[in-house]
Parts: sequence; C-alpha cells; structure tokens
Amino acid sequence: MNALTLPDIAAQASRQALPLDWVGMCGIALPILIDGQRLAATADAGVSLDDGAARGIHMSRLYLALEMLDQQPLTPALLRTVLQRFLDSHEGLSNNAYLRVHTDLLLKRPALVSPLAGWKGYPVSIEARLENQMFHVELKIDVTYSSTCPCSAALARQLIQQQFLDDFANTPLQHEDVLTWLGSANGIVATPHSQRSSAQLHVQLNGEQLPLTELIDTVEAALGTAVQTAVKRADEQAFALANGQNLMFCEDAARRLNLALKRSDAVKAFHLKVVHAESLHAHDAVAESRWTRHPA
Ligand SMILES: Nc1nc2c(ncn2[C@@H]2O[C@H](COP(=O)(O)OP(=O)(O)OP(=O)(O)O)[C@@H](O)[C@H]2O)c(=O)[nH]1
Repeated sequence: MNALTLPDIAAQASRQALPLDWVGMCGIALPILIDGQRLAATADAGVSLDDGAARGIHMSRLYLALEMLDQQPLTPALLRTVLQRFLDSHEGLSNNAYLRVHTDLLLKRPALVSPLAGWKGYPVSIEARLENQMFHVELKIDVTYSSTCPCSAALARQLIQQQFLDDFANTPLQHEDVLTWLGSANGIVATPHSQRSSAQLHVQLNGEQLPLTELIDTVEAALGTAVQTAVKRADEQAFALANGQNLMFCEDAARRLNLALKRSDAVKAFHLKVVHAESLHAHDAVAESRWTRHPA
C-alpha cells in the first residue's frame, strides 16, 4: 500500500494570478441520444476560471459530469443540469460553464418519386452555456442543397430561342418537328450551371426542445432542392424540375431561409449563412442574414 498522498497541482496557487475565460477539454468522444438514435459525438466541456489565484480547474469533474449525456435523451434541461454540475464541482473557482456537442444527425430521406429512401448526415453542434446563472442554448446545423443560377438559366433560354430561330427560320412549324427538336441536344443547346450549396444555421432557441429535425425540414422545404439520397432516373428528373422551379442566387436562398425561420416558434434569433460553391467561378457566392425576435 502506498502511503504517499498524490500531489494535486491544480490545488496549488497560480504563480501569475489571472482569471481565464474558458478552461476545459475539447474533442471528448461520447455517445448521445437524439430522437431515439444513439449517435457518436464529441464534446467540448469548459468553465471559466474566475479565481485567478487558483492554478487549475478539475478536468476530471467536468469529464465525469458528461456521463449523464449517454444515458438520457439530449434536451436543453439535461444540458443545463450538466452545466450546473460543472459549476457545483467548481464552487469558488468558476462562475460560468460551457458545453458544445458535435454530431452528425442521421435522417432517413425518401426519394422524390421512386419508393426508395436513404440516410443523410447533417452536421450539428449544440452549444449550451450557463453564464451569470443565465442559461442559453444554441444550435448550429449545416444543410446541403443544390442551387441553379437564375442568370445562367435566362442566358441559356435565350440561346435556345436563338437556336430555334436559326433552325425554324422560314419553315412552317410542324408540331412533331418542334417536339423532336425540344428533345434533342441540338435544340437545347445550353444548360444553366448548378452548384452544391450549403446553408449554415446558427439558431438561438425558445423553449425546452431541440427541434433539429423540424429546423432541417423547414430549411429543406424553403429551398426546395435538398440533395438526395437514393436516386433512380425518375427521381433525377424530378430533381431537375425542382431545380428549374427554384432558381436561386445566394441572396434568394438567404431570403427564403430568413422568412422560413422567422415563422418557426422554436427560433428566438438566428444568424444564417448560405454558401454557393460556384461552378462558374473558382470562388463561392455567399450571403448572410441575422434576425432577433423582439418580445411581443
Ligand atoms: N487543470 C488541468 N489539469 C490537467 C491538464 N492536463 C491534464 N490535466 C490532468 O487532469 C487530471 C484530473 O484533474 P482533477 O480533476 O483535478 O483530478 P483529481 O485531483 O484527481 O480530482 P479531484 O479530487 O476531484 O480534484 C489531473 O491528473 C491533471 O493532471 C491541464 O492542462 N490543466
């Protein structure tokens, strides 16, 4: 039996008495429960070190408090309980507690037409903090979609009109000939460019739920061109139609999302950013929008 006491460096006085804003651990692996799914996640757990004279915080106490997250569904109430435990275990040292949880939410998405479905991963971060006894929770969600440039679509249509004039000049129009021409690559000489795009949401929440799926559904419905999972030709054709019916500059996408998110009761405030990874350019087209709900 070792009679020696284990040295406790964290309990020593700091040589430079200075409070710190955030001290803790990043990238802790843990499973979490969301909507009945067990998901692999990483957590960043921290507290402020307000006692500037204390050498360090007690990392193990934060780590052990995270145990609750793998046993109960993730809710704002649970996050608050964990944060309170961070503070209770750092009495006299810390006033503020922080927890970020990163995961990929997996949702099964049906195909547009065929009776198929597939899984889609949505990167999600849930950020909670207990600062001066005020609890805040925010969500970050990335949603991927397709955007077709409305300017490019108009320019392509003009080229098709020009081709029509060239091909049918001084010819009596025959329904059958026009139909064949419309179905040929000679007729539809130009196509607009599309790009894989992402909507990056940062949302402050009202209420006691984490409405992840609801927010993702809201975003995808507002844009109309969510990227697909299982795709047969019938689905690809429906996707082409959806893109043609939802031509979007990044400004259009940002405005659609702004309007849709404002309508959600779960949202108190947001900062959204849409990024269109241009195929016309080697750089991205980007738009951002912020909003805060004012008390009624
Ligand atoms: N504060 C601090 N601890 C660190 C750091 N890097 C590793 N650790 C280790 O984290 C481990 C756990 O710290 P504590 O929570 O204070 O462990 P403990 O003293 O056994 O636990 P308590 O008795 O509850 O205080 C210690 O072995 C520290 O050495 C660091 O940068 N800062």
